[in-house]
Amino acid sequence: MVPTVEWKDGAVRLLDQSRLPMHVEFIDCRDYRAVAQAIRDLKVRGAPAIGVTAAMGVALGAQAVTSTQYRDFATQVGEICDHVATSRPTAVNLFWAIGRMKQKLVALSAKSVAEIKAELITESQTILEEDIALCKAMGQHGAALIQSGQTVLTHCNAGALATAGYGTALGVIRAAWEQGKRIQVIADETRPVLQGARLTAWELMQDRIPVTLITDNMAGALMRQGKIHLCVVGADRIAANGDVANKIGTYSVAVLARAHNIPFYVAAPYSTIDLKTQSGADIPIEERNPLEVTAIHGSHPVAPPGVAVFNPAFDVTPAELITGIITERGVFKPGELAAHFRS
Ligand SMILES: CSC[C@@H](O)[C@@H](O)C(=O)COP(=O)(O)O
Repeated sequence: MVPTVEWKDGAVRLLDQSRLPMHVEFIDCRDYRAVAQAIRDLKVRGAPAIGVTAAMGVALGAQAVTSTQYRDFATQVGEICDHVATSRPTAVNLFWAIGRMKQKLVALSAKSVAEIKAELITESQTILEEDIALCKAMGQHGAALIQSGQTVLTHCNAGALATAGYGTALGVIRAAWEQGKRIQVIADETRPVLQGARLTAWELMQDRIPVTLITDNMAGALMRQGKIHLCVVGADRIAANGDVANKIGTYSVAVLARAHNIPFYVAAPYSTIDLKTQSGADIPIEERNPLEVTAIHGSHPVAPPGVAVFNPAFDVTPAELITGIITERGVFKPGELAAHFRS
């Protein structure tokens, strides 16, 4: 797979996911505002990838600060952090990564500004490398839940494209495949922005993992016919009680899975677990441009001009519908998470 995000020649290089699968193109962000805009415009998306990109955006912004006095420098980097934090509201990895960069800034206060600038780049790279390692660990724990011959349904894209590499939900699928299990994947197309059709289908085909694309409203019929054995999805934020915010439509999949007695798993790293948020009701849900619903790719209208639109980008799946949460530390019941991740 091509890298989703990388530090390249003093710029943050992003695979432009808004152009996939028709065009494999990269954009080089040379200032932090461009990084924040790329996150806002879904050029990079998926909770862990947003976090890694945000950390790199902060490091990039810090390089352009001219002050050599720590106090001035830190104030300006703080403003950069605040700006990047406005890019999207739901994925907690964004705030987690920015918080980690801020902590680094404080920890380095005795060093010269030139040294701090270099170390902020290193910290963002560490976050990236850790993210890949977390995904691979999750993959090992999750793969044990999948048996050869099974068909797994996934929603949205929680793959290498949504992380620094390997993926969360698709990391589980990828690990099972790498272990030689003969599995099939059903990818929900995931309206309105079609991350399943455009990204998951493309990503799995790149790795030659068998994938079949369906529209979102077909999942129930397939479950009733016994054609789906397990569901695994990613997460944008997991509250302390185990409620999970993920791409709109995830809740519907969980309800259908429960109705058909099919296990429903969520795969996510510790950076997605937000113990400060008590329940799903407290998770901010992003509302996006109505054009995402009224037109395909913003340019092919599918609804009458002026129609009222509601476009929440995420929904909350209550803990009681979730069979287990696959993390880098193992698989837990939603209610067990807080005890295992309170640091
Ligand atoms: C490993 S990514 C998990 C989630 O971030 C993913 O399922 C999702 O909801 C992405 O939404 P997006 O709006 O594309 O950023």
